[in-house]
Amino acid sequence: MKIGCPKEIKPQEFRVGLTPHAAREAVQHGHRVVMETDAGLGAGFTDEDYTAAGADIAASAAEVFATADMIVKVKEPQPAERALLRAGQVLFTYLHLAPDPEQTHDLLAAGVTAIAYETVTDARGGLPLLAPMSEVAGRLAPQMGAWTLQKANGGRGVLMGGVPGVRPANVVIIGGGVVGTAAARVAVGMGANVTVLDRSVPRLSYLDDIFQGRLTTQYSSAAAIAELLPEADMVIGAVLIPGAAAPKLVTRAQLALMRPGAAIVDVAIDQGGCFETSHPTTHQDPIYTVDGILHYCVANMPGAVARTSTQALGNATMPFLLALADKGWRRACAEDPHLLAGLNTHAGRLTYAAVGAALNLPVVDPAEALRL
Ligand SMILES: NC(=O)C1=CN([C@@H]2O[C@H](COP(=O)(O)OP(=O)(O)OC[C@H]3O[C@@H](n4cnc5c(N)ncnc54)[C@H](O)[C@@H]3O)[C@@H](O)[C@H]2O)C=CC1
Ligand SMILES: CC(=O)C(=O)O
Ligand SMILES: [Mg+2]
Repeated sequence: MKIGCPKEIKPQEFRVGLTPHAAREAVQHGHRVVMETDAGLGAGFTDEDYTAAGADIAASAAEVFATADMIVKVKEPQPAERALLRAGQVLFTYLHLAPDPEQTHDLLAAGVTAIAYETVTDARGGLPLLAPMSEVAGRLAPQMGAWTLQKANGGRGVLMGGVPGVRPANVVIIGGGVVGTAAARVAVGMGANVTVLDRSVPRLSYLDDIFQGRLTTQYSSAAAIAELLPEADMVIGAVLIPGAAAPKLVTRAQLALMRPGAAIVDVAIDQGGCFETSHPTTHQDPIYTVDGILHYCVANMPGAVARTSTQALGNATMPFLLALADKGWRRACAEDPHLLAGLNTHAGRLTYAAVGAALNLPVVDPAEALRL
């Protein structure tokens, strides 16, 4: 199979879909790998690193898309990339379709077989291709929130850890999954006073256990959130219902409960965000203010630490990538229900129920799509 990897074109996205290690592995499995020139530079990988691994270098994205059987990326295809996709081609990347009707329309119109990293599952109920980037985004969230809280950025001017004699910042984390746990670890490490809310009691027990009294857990309800907002300096949105649009847990009216200059970091923005007032921002212009509350809503936070993120993502995608290349997508998905869970579109049909529900579109069972 010919595997193609273009350079990412989303603003300030410096990750790349294939590491030289992954390229070498694919070549050793008998596949051809074509990298767009300079695709890896943002993550510190040169064209020479890829040619040493046995890959070919293409001069343009158009050449990569035109000749590859499978396109491997990081971010959802941008409009210019969507125009280059075609039926019979496999696209393996993050998609986040539920909040994105235009992209969904374009993937269906192209007829491409699109497998979303964020909905591939594992035997323990986890999301193995989302988890590494959630680890990164979670660790970044308090760091970005702390920066947002600085006076020069419009924030309340509160230091995360306080100082002797002055209270630390109050950080509220909604969602205690991979992002929430990683965010808690860093926020606790910075000395903040941290509360984590989740709907899963077992998850709260786990957090209670591992943090040994260094944070507070609370069952997530509208009332619990409303009670915590007036005291919060920072609220981190980290909920997920896999594949679905994020539930809106804080309304615009509730911003009035918060302290002026407090910071919202909505990590769940890639699924539409869990604050009514969230909309996606970029690393170039990450913050905006609504009713005196600062919002940081960057949908590709891990791109800020592209080298770490590319390596972590590459480790996680490699076995799935090799299965898709070695067996072809149909057999790979037929033999692995966890990979099949990643299938979001095929031959003009939507195959992921939560996306269909969010966008009010008909859905074909993925097992049925294998026969199309
Ligand atoms: N902005 C960015 O750059 C990035 C965003 N993400 C996003 O972060 C979000 C979280 O991802 P993960 O932590 O990996 O998911 P996860 O599945 O590990 O955790 C989500 C948690 O939310 C909880 N939850 C669901 N509904 C809730 C509610 N109403 N109140 C409180 N908790 C609730 C679940 O019980 C679960 O523990 C996803 O939308 C993911 O796509 C992940 C990586 C990068
Ligand atoms: C998960 C995701 O959307 C990202 O890493 O950008
Ligand atoms: Mg994202």
